[in-house]
Amino acid sequence: MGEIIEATGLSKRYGDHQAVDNVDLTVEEGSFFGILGPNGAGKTTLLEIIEGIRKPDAGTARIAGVEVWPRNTEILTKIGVQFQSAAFFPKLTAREQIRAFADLYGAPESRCDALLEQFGLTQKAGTLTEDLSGGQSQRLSIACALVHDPQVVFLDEPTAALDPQARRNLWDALRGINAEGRTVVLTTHYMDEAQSLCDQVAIMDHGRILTVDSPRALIAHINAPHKITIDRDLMSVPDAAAIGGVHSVEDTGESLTMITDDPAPVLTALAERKALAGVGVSGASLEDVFLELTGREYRA
Ligand SMILES: Nc1ncnc2c1ncn2[C@@H]1O[C@H](COP(=O)(O)OP(=O)(O)OP(=O)(O)O)[C@@H](O)[C@H]1O
Repeated sequence: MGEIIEATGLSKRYGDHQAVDNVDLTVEEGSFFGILGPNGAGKTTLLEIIEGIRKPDAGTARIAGVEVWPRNTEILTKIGVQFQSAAFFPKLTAREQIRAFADLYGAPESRCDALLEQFGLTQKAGTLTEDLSGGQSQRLSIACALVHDPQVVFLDEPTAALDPQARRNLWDALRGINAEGRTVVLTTHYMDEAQSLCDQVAIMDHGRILTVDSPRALIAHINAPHKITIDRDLMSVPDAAAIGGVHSVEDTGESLTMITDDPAPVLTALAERKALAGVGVSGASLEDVFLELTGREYRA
């Protein structure tokens, strides 16, 4: 498998604002690729340039070897695009919506029914799209983006504004799309989403890509310590601080958190003192990676 997307030197300015700043990006065919960054980082603009729907000021992007700008209809059959706000035709049911998309692409009706089934919408096929829940609407818009069986699927913040259960359901559906062999490129401002779904994550801030790697490698490369948390009443702060390998102790009033580079001996010491009630151990996360890269806390 080679590179399905190759972008070099992409830039886009709106007035004084450099929305995308000299971005190079490659995406491996079949991967689940995330562009992660806070609101306003430039994710949507970058995605639209790569999709070939927004003209960059500079740089080039290719999908499957084909340059995306000037607009190239050859690419339309290869890509599926789901926009941030689902754009449905008014007054149509879910089934009529997807059939309208299928007609545009010359896809068979059987494909529509299969997609409604795949996205858990068979029961909702006769419902007007304005009466669908947020999660159902998002799933329908992704199903519509897949109607012509594209090789690459672009999703712009697909889980924004969904409740936690609907987000998890959508994650499963997105994993399914990728498992079918499609390349998925997704923008998100949710760290946990990028960490859970993506093979590769590009962290974007102020129009620039700061780093690209697997979530595991990004986390492994920073030296963030582990945090071990126990119930507050099990131990005094000085006793916790005296355990070998503990750098510092945080007292929240309900729990004690010990900061350490090496959790195993600390856990052993806690076990010996029968002080493991409520224990939780957490390592570094993508939030720590963002902090290390930018020097500031992540605020989506
Ligand atoms: N058409 C436009 N004209 C002027 N400024 C724009 C335009 N589109 C986006 N911007 C600005 O460019 C910056 C990047 O916007 P963009 O939507 O690409 O970021 P984003 O990371 O996708 O953020 P969000 O998650 O909020 O969509 C923002 O400051 C935004 O206000």
